[in-house]
Amino acid sequence: MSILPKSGLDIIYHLTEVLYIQRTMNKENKHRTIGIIGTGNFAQAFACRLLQSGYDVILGSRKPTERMVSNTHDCWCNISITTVDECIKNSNTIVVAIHNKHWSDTLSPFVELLKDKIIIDVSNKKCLTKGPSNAEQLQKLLSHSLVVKAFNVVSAYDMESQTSGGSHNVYIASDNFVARNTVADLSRDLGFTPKDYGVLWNARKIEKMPLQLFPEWKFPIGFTFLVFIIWYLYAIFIYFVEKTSYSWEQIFVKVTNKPLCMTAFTILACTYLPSSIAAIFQIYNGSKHVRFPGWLDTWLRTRKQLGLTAFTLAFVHVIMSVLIMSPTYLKSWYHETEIVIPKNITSDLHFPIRTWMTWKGEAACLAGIIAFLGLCILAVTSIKSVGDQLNWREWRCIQSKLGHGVLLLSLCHVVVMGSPYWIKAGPLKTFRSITFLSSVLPMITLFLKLCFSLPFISGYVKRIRHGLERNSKRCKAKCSGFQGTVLDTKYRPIVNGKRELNGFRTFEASLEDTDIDNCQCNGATNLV
Ligand SMILES: NC(=O)C1=CN([C@@H]2O[C@H](COP(=O)(O)OP(=O)(O)OC[C@H]3O[C@@H](n4cnc5c(N)ncnc54)[C@H](OP(=O)(O)O)[C@@H]3O)[C@@H](O)[C@H]2O)C=CC1
Ligand SMILES: [Fe+3]
Repeated sequence: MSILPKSGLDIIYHLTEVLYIQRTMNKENKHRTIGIIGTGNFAQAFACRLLQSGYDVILGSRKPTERMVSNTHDCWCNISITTVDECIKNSNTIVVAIHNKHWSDTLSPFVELLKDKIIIDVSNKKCLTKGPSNAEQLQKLLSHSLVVKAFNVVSAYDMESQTSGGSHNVYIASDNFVARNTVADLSRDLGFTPKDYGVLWNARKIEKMPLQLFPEWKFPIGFTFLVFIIWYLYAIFIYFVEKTSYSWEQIFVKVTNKPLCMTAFTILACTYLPSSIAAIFQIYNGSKHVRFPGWLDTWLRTRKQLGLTAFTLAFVHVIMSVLIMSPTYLKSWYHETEIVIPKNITSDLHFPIRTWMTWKGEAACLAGIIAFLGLCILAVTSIKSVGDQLNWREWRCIQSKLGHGVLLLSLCHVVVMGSPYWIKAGPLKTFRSITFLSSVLPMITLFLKLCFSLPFISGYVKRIRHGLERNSKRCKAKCSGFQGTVLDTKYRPIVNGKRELNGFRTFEASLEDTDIDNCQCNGATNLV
């Protein structure tokens, strides 16, 4: 059977097909050729990575003949360094690896040449500033190009090294969907994980990333430190100033262990308290469409970090408690027996010896061990890869139900330790004891949780969270105009059902975040 075309029409058809394939291949090849403007640290590292991943690279320089690159690195032998003009002409995807202050001088002459090409902006700001991002400014300069913000969070070192320890996420933003996807494919080819951040406006957030130092941890760590200092000073006052219960030699472990335990306990309560406060707000406003105050919003967002901080402190407390687990340190946890030596000439000799643990010691240990075990499960499930294995029902069961169970067991642990003293000392001294004071907040948290679990209250809260709006003046006044910010999958705000492209309000917690039913979906927090 002949494979040759039979008629003239067939020949034309065949030729068209070949031409089409050739054009597509050329186009694809052009896409596989990446142009990089600049020959600095980042440009070199990026070029190496691209070459290793099978891309062709053209570097565009102001002085191509002066840039000595061929001897400096193995992968440089296949690289061509040309003028900026040639670089732009020969590639459809161009990385702008020059500092933004030079953009105008370097790129302005090529605005027409850069038309319809994908321009990757990798630049970073020197410090946090308000106003438009570098990427938005570049888009303004090259209004007919498809500017994509990407790779700015990857350092030149990470780009060069395949084994560096930093994050391999690449955050991508662009107003053009196709350009965004092309850069996402490129980053995947280079061994990075693309994270789609939607429209170019979000480059403001992406550019902030390398400038911030643990932004989510500032509040929880600062707050925990403050609580710890308060408990520590109080413990010193109680045990050293008011009465001398311990010697100063015991300040390092025996005394420090107490404020550590109390801080972990307080912070754990603070992890679960805000969801009840949010529910109170929603009942008060009679709607879920009224924004929470800023402090509650921040508090809700940092529940995961607070929970993990509580876990860390509890872990240190467990280690210290094991170290001092002896009758000498914990007298009231052990039974006392006496050895009596028969009468001698003057009087009996009594030797008290502590042997078995008392009910108090055993009960406190049991409650503490189970609470810590629960806390370990909570901490493990708050790791994203583990959380991803759970459906929302399982996740909610662990983070909410087990979480409150852990708080209850921790309360038992402290109450068991403190109650014999409370009974003996009377109300006045009880109210001042460190065990009682530290139990107040957890008791309030658990009480509120209990109230919100009552069918008629929880049913009402659920109805509000499912859209019920009480027809009260308060709700009308606060809900009118703005109906809350809901974020779509690309983190773009939808206000009153419409996308708000400009003037994006801060990425505040959507009201659903406080709904434990929806917590996982919104990814706002883990330890609910
Ligand atoms: N270094 C890093 O780790 C990272 C850098 N970035 C970003 O990448 C971009 C480049 O950074 P980096 O490579 O470190 O910078 P370098 O200073 O090492 O390189 C900048 C390059 O820009 C070119 N250039 C073009 N016009 C000018 C001009 N008028 N004056 C000076 N140089 C000019 C030069 O190449 P030539 O002389 O050949 O024209 C020069 O090599 C920046 O926007 C930076 O924020 C982002 C993430 C990490
Ligand atoms: Fe303890």
